[in-house]
Amino acid sequence: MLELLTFISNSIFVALLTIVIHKVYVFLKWRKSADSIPGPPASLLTGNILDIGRAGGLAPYLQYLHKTYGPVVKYWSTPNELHVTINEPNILEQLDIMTTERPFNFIEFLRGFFGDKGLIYLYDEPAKARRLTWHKTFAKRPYEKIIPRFIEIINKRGTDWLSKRNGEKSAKINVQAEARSLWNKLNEYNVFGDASTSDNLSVKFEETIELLLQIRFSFAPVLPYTEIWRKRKELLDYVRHEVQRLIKEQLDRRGEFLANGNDFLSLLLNDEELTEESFFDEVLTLLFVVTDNFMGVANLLHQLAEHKDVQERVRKEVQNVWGDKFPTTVDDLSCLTYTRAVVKEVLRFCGTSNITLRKLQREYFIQNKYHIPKDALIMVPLSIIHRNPNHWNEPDKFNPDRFLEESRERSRMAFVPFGFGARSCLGQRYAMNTLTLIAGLMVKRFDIESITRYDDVVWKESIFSIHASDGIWLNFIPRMVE
Ligand code: HEM
Repeated sequence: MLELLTFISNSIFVALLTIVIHKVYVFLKWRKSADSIPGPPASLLTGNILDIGRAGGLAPYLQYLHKTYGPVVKYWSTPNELHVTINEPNILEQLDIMTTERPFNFIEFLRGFFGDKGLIYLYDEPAKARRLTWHKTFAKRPYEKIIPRFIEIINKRGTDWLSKRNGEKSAKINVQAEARSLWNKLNEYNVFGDASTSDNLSVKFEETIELLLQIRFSFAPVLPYTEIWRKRKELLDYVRHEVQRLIKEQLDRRGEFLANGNDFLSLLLNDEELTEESFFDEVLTLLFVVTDNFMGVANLLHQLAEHKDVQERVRKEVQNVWGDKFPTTVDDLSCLTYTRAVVKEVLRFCGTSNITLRKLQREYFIQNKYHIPKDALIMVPLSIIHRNPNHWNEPDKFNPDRFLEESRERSRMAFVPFGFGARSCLGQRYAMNTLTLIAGLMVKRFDIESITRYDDVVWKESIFSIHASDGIWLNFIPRMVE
């Protein structure tokens, strides 16, 4: 018994020592080659991870770094992981950023929850091939096929809001909460169609990611049978079980539904290149990539409410193009030039996704000043780039007209709400169309007034974006008697 205990404690000691030696080795090696890049002091044990916590999260920390150290700044996310954050589009372009990959460990904390057969965990050639499958799938189901059902879902939501008026003229709504459930409902229809539904899946899905993130940043191991262990198990079991159930239902209906099924899952199931295991991971991937970007809807309605002149211009455009009808084609959405400029300005101004990460394939010497070593992780702070004064006039002003006027001069890395290059967002068109549709339908039906002032919002960091701590409250006043 004693021998066994000694063996175990020796093994633990050797394992810990190896980890420490490795960390120190990599830290020293990288510290030398990253000497030319400015950045804050870092602890040998924890890098700058505690500083990130103290700053209130990664987004405010990155903001502080750029303000203090300039456009290219290094920090250590763990002692052996050199991150270089760059908020200057022209420098990013010099790193051939369009062809770079996301690092392997970007969302490593979700492995197991997702499995590793989905697009998010594929790299290089396999990722290219899978992205092609997704493109083919989207192409087979043109957006117009889902427009009628989306209009129904969005309009029903408006009717639900009005039913909460209690005899008042207007409905007072927390659009942050409502946007989340509306966006989830639309995405569930997009993935599963009408054939199957799940009341709680999106909510539980988000809760799961939040918990896994919390575990990741707490550094403490999750001990068996503790509260957090139980919670994690319960959430993971629920999500996996629900997704499996929905896929099985679809598989059972094969033939009956697939011929005219417009949902993403039916189309994927028709794709002979994918195995059954991959369906599961692709469906989880689809649910994952839309998590948290519901803030696009909340921010859009908020900015329309804050800028009544903008709201009026959108309403006029919608009236001119749609008249008294509802849109039926993608053209009905894409010719709303001003409304689309408003959507873009919301994505720039409010930063729905804060960051993305890339890994360099080789070392770079930039402006004879910065030596960025091979394998450095490049942090691309999307929402900070969107307010870079070298690329945007009056960046802190909400001004949709900039997207009608300036576009030709802008660097292609200056506006990247959907990421860029080899790993850019595959739902970009879907998201732009859906946000345009929501804006059009809402201003057609309501006068929207702001209760929560944008300048007074206290933001808190969420999964990949920021949320308003106390929600975003708006008044919806019907334009006709309802
Ligand atoms: C306002 C809404 C959305 C925003 C702001 C957004 C933004 C992003 C961003 C920033 C990335 C990372 C890109 C990079 O690393 O360069 C991404 C990835 C991705 N997005 Fe979106 N997204 C949105 C909606 C959607 C929707 C609705 C879908 C699917 C229908 C989708 C599908 C994807 C996929 C599949 C990826 C991963 C691509 C890959 O790994 O190759 N997104 N998105």
